[in-house]
Amino acid sequence: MNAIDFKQLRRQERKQAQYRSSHLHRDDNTNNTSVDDTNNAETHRNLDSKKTSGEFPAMTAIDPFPSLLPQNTLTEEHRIHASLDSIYYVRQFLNDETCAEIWNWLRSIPEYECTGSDKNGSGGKVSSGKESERDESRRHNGRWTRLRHARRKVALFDGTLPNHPLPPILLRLSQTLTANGAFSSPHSTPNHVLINEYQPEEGIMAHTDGPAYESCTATISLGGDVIFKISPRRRSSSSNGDSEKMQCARPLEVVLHGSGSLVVFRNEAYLDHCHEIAENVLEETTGLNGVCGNDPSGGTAVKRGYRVSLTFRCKKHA
Ligand SMILES: O=C(O)CCC(=O)C(=O)O
Ligand SMILES: [Fe+2]
Repeated sequence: MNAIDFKQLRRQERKQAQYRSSHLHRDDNTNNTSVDDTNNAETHRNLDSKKTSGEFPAMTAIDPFPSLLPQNTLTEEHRIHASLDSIYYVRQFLNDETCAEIWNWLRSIPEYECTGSDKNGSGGKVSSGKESERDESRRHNGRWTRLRHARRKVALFDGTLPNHPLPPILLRLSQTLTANGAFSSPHSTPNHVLINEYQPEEGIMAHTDGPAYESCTATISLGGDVIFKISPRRRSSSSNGDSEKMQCARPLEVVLHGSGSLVVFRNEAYLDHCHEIAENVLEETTGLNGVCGNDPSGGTAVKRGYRVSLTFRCKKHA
């Protein structure tokens, strides 16, 4: 079995949440609040999504956005020079105008509203079967969905679903990534976008993006800065079939700045490494537990704030 991929990540995060609630004493209500009840001021201050199921605004031309890369090209200069050679970082990939357009659009994404069938305490999770999973994806597609097990909110846009093309702004961003060389041959233009919304102390546990996608991921970051950690996967010596586990000893760190930055990881970094963003952290320092690839001074404090990331991938067609 491979190191956890996205589906397994959901399972792991659920377990971690159960562990937290059963082992940790909490004094504050915020941390005890069920994710579906989380409706705090921070959330309102940030993306106060419209609870409508309105259509996405139509755009006429689908041209790439201008990028701030010289000649609109990702080059060797953007490679994070460390032990890994398949990670690229651009601190300001999109201009302020494009970032503002994305923020506006994010506010227009409707919330997923539970239907009768998923108000049974299962968190909207359909019981079993491939068909049910597909139905569930369709229901959630293009809607903010609160993850019960991991607290953060996500909106998935799967352009491979029949009759669910990517909204124009995501198509433009996909084309921008391809035009700038983030997705080069043999990878095609991304057809799948996962938007993650993080409150300041939220993160994502170590995972790989899995074999359902071509081995290239590109993430645009908006809002607060975070430290993204990339650690090699390693075979464990266990004989019980759980053949892989993460090696977290010396992760490679990349500061993802929230000013429209771009991180791209491919090939070895995608296939043989896990990535994560720490949870329950308000301020972290680069270079203390690992090697920071884009902060040569090291030891820089990164304060956490509200953040939204847009992760683009090419889903393999079934
Ligand atoms: O928010 C991020 O930068 C990472 C998101 C991620 O790893 C994912 O969606 O698979
Ligand atoms: Fe990921």
